[in-house]
Amino acid sequence: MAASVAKSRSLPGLLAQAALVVLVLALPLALDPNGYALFVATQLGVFVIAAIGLNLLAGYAGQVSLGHGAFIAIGAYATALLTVDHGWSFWLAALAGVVLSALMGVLMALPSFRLSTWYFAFITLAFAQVFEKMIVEWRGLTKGFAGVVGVQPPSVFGHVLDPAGVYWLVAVIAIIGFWLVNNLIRSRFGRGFVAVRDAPAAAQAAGASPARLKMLAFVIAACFAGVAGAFFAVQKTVVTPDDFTAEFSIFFLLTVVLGGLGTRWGPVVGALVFFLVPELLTGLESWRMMVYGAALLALMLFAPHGLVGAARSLFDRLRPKQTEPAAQPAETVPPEAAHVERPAISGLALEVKDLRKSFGGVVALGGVDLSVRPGTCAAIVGPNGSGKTTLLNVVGAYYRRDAGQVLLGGRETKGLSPQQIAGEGLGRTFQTPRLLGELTVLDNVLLGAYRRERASLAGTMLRLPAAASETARLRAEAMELLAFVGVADRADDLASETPHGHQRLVEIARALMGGARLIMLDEPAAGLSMTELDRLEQLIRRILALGATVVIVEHHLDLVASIASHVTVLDRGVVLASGAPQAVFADATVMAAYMGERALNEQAPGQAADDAATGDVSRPRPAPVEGA
Ligand SMILES: Nc1ncnc2c1ncn2[C@@H]1O[C@H](COP(=O)(O)OP(=O)(O)OP(=O)(O)O)[C@@H](O)[C@H]1O
Repeated sequence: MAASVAKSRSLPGLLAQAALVVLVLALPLALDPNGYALFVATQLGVFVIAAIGLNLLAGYAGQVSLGHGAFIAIGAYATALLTVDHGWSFWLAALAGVVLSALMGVLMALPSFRLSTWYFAFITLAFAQVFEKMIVEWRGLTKGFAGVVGVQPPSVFGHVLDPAGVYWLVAVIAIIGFWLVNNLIRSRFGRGFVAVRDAPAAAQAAGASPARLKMLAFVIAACFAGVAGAFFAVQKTVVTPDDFTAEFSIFFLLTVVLGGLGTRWGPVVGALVFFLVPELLTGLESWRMMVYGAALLALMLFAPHGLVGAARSLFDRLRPKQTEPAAQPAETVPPEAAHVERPAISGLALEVKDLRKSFGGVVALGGVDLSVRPGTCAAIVGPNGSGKTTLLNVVGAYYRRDAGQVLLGGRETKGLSPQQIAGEGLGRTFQTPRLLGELTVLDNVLLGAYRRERASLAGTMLRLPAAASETARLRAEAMELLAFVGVADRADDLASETPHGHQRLVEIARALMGGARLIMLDEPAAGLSMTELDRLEQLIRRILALGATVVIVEHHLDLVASIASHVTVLDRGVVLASGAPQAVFADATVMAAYMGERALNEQAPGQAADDAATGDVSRPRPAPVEGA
């Protein structure tokens, strides 16, 4: 996804672009009004429509389907059979084809909930092969190899379209489809798709259901394939099993890979090159598979983001570099951050009782109790493998508990999904930041608002005024939150190109964007420099000052002693000690168990508590405890 802020375009500019598009589209008619060029161009339009849907599914939502041809076949056969055998109008028959295709999309989505990408790809390939056989064998319906002959073109306002009319209709539908999907991928749904592809746990933390998003992507892709199938039947006038081999499905995936998976223009460029170039080079027909194979290999090696990605990086390289103002060093604390006003947050209480979780024979949590008052900061510390992250994951329902209770704001959360718990006001960050690297920092924060956004799917795709104004409002809020955490200047940078310390702050902004009333921070200080650590501490203090509850898992004991009002020490899944940090860190037995005698002697842990008591937090902090 490109930069998140939509560029405003002038009317003359838009008109010039529209005129250019019309001119390009008119080329086949000018070259050869009723002949082969028109035939190929119409077919190309049909393939573009199908590829746009597949790009959404495979490129954005990450669901690699090798069965896309089957959905096109459903649209084509439904249209052909219903118009030829039953006398339906093209429009009704095409609608039926789209609905059938969408239903098949629902079925196809089901295994994707459980299977990893490549297992799922194999299933879809098998589906394409079975479907191909089914078309041949189910002669009573499909007429076997003979196919359905004599599909008529549609009528518009009582006029039966000639080949040029069909071509223009297909072109207009392809453009509308491109626009609809473009709007979709720039919305919360698009961010959700990318999150499902790149970081499903981040999607859940934002309140998005990966299963629902996958289902949505399948249904939309199937609808596009259904539409393409209807026009495929019209354009060819004959529909036979030979049109829908498993190879046909694979070619579609290759098309979007070639163009650039998950790029807006990928399906258009891919279809253009993949289907048009061989048509122009008919002499090379018998070499086609070899050429495709070699091209794919070269692409994977030299242009993993397809032709569009390669063109984009070439453009970036050739573009004269703007002299940017001297970049602010990543470590300085932006003064404006401290002055951003945010509304008060009504913090949630957390109560954990006798929580148990085992992985096979490993007891990760052996009956943990924890009580966090609203608006306070509770820390969980303990050596590696003591169960800290598991505790967060069970509280957030990422892992199912074996036994025990989790009460959030007094409500038992048993049976709720992570996304439902996020909706209750639980936000979180991850031990390793889970940002969507291909999206901007601003888009990553906007993902947090997934559950809060109200615009419908139709409103989003059609960019209706209500959806557009909601988007503008949320963008402003996300910018404010980026300023609050101190990284507003990074809003338009790709998350993958943002320094590690900033990524941690962006994750906190994302949690706040979701309306978190209790934020769980999993080792937020890991990998931060001293200055970044101070900055993080200030931020947590400001979040607490707003009223939110904070649960922090951390190895930096000075940070813990400074901000937490309560500490729980875990060791091998059980609570070793809990209480005020000063008291817990003063307990030599606890510290010995936590750090080992040698580290204890070296680090003088009482210093952390002393610092907290005197308010002296500016002293350079010791490194986190090695091995803790
Ligand atoms: N998904 C999992 N499958 C199997 N075992 C797991 C899983 N998650 C955690 N464990 C095991 O549970 C125990 C607790 O792990 P956990 O990650 O909660 O510890 P931790 O205190 O967070 O450690 P660290 O400080 O290294 O992050 C470890 O023995 C770990 O190997």
